Amino acid sequence: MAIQVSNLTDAQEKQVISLLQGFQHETLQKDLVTLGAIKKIEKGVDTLRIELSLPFAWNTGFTQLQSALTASLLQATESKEVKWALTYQIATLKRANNHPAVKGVKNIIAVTSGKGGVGKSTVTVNLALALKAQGARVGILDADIYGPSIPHMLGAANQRPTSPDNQHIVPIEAHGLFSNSIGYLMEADNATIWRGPMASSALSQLLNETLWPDLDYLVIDMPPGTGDIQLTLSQQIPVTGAVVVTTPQDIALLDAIKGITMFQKVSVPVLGVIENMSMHICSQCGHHEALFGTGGATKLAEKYQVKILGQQPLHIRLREDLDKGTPTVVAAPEDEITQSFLQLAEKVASELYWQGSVIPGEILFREVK
Ligand SMILES: Nc1ncnc2c1ncn2[C@@H]1O[C@H](COP(=O)(O)OP(=O)(O)OP(=O)(O)O)[C@@H](O)[C@H]1O
Repeated sequence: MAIQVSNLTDAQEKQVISLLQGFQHETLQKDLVTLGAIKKIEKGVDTLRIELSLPFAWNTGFTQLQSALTASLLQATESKEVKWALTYQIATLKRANNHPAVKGVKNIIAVTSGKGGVGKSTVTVNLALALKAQGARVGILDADIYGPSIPHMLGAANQRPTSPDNQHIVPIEAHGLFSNSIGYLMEADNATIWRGPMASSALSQLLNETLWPDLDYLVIDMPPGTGDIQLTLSQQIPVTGAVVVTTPQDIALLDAIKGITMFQKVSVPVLGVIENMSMHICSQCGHHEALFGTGGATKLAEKYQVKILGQQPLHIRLREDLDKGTPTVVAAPEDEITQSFLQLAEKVASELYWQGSVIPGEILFREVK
């Protein structure tokens, strides 16, 4: 769609477009003009109004755009103020194996790990909250039937979902995320006795019978490992893209490779790898130290041609905040840990878009700024 331009001279229009086109950002594989993100440029007496619409969550990018260009735009158009507006029209992307969509859900991101204990749930919760902070509507499904820890991490362990018709489940809302988990429905100890077919049918029920409100992204905390259950689930769930969480140790990296290979086998696109506990940040002095070594994830990414989506720090605060039920991304929005999750979220959302193919249709506009 052409950009609507009003009240600018030809020279001014050219200059404004060239400034917008020149803005570079890690998340932009095409410039904003070519992407079709610029909708309107309008000159008032003293103001310049610029309207954008993005197909992926991009609040941080939008802030950076404003600080990078405002001064030059004012000069180019002899204005006193730039009024920026961003709406989202988050794209629905093609699902693995052409599965039908889950009602209300545009895109599913499966968070997986080759082995347990690498911090998959920690990353899932903070990533989901960071996607929300980036401007998206987000849900979280705890599919880790062996250790459903999401309710606890969201501070919602005592809540129980309701069912309006004895068939569907209303998700629990916590910190603005809509969540469901086996953990809400039964005591955690019982979950460990769940076996293959029972577990996967319970999960597809949980996924399909939850009354999800309109969501841009549903983030799923998958069970760890690469066994039969994980394989069956990856085949069953209408995933848009999977991310593999690993730590820098060789052994975790080997398991991450198994995870990547498993998804490739069942034709689920792997968006990339997230290296958790990448760098230890000392809570006393802020010193950064690579406790578990460096470079492993980079080598893995090169060898298997997947991207590194983020490198998340090892910090005691991440664990403490989750234990209190207030994840760091909401407890400390300005902290460097939160900044690293915001960066991760922006990368995941944009990679999902660039690596995927858009399913036209479902168009929803929302004013966010
Ligand atoms: N980056 C980190 N910094 C500090 N603590 C962390 C970090 N990542 C995870 N932890 C802590 O490590 C423990 C294990 O993390 P978590 O439960 O997220 O792992 P997991 O991979 O989901 O485990 P499983 O899938 O086996 O249940 C938790 O106590 C969590 O708070």
